[in-house]
Amino acid sequence: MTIAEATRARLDSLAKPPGSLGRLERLAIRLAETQGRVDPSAAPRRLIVFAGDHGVVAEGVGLWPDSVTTAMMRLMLEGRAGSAALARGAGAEMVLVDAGSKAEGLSGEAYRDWRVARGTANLAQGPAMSAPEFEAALAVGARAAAEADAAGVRVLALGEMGIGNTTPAACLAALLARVEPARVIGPGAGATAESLARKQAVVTEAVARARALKDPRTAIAAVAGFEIAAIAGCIAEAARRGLTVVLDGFIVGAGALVAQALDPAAMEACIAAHRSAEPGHALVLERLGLEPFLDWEMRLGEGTGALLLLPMLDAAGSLLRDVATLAEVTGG
Ligand SMILES: Cc1cc2ncn([C@H]3O[C@H](COP(=O)(O)O)[C@@H](O)[C@H]3O)c2cc1C
Ligand SMILES: O=C(O)c1cccnc1
Repeated sequence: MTIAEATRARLDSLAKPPGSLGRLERLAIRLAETQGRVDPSAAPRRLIVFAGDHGVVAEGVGLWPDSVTTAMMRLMLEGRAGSAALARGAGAEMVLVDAGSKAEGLSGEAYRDWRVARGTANLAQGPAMSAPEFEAALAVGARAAAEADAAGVRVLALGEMGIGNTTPAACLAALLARVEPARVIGPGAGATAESLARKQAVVTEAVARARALKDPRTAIAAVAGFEIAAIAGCIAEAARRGLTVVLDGFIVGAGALVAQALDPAAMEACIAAHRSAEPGHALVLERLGLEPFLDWEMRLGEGTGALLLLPMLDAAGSLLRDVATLAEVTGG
C-alpha cells in the first residue's frame, strides 16, 4: 500500500462520514506523502526567505530599483515586512538567507550571509552566472535545509526577495515548461506598457540563447538568479531529508522547476500553497504536477502565500493524529 492509500484508509476510518472534510482530506494525504508517514506533523516550521539581486534590472524590466531588495531584507530582519508579520501569525520562525544580494550593513540572528556574489550579471548581455556559481547557489539552499533539519524543523515554507526576479523566473518557466515567453510574462511588482515590452524582449532573447546551449545546467545558469537556484537546492536537500516543503508563488515555483529538472523526485516533498495572481504561475504549477490549495489573488512573494497555508496544514495533521475512529464510536 502506498502512503496515499494508507492515509486515505485512515481518513475513511475516522469518526466522520467518509470524504466529509473535502479538500482538507486531500491536503492531509499530501502532507502524509511528503513526510512518508500517516501521522505527519506541520510543526515545527520555518520560513526561509532567499534573497538575491539581479543585473537585468539595468534593462528597465520593472518599476523598482534594486535598493528595495536591501530595504525589504532590513524590514524582514526587523520583523516589519509582510512576510515577518504573517510568519509570526503562523507560528513560523523566519530565516533570511542571502544567496546573492547587494545589501550592506545587515545583521541579526535571522540573517545568513551566504552570498555567492553581489548580484547576478545582466542576463540580457550574457549568462546571469557561471556554472560554478550555479552549483554554489544550489549548495546555499542545501545548507539552509540541512540547518533547519538539524534544528528539528519538519516543514519549510519557502519565500524570496529580489527586485527584478520575475524576469529570470519567467525565463526559467519558458525554458523548463517549454512554453512561449509571452505566456509567462507578467507585471511582477508592477509594470508599465514600456517595462512590460522590455521584459518580453529580454526574456524572449535570453530564452532563445539558453535553448541553444546543450548542457541543461549551463542553460539554467544563464537565466537564473542566486535566490532561485538556492530555492532549487533547498527543495532537493529537503526532499532527501524527508522534510515538507511548502511552495509560495511564481518565483519559488521557478525554483521548483529547476529542482524538478535536476531531479524529478524532489517534487515528492512539495506542497503548492497557492496560485498567485502572476499569470505564468498556473502554467508553472501544471508543469510541476502540483495542485494549488489556495487562490487568494496574492502576488507579493516573500513566502506570504506559503505561510497562509500553514494553519490548514496544522488542521490536516491534527485530523490524522487526534481523531477517534468510527470503530471506537460504534463499538464495531
Ligand atoms: C516593496 C516591495 C516588497 C516586495 N516583497 C516582495 N516583492 C516581490 O517583487 C519582486 C519581483 O517583482 P519584479 O520582478 O517586478 O521586481 C521580488 O522581490 C518579489 O519578492 C516585493 C516588491 C516590492 C516593490
Ligand atoms: O507570485 C509571486 O510570488 C510574485 C508575483 C509578483 C511579484 N512577486 C512575487
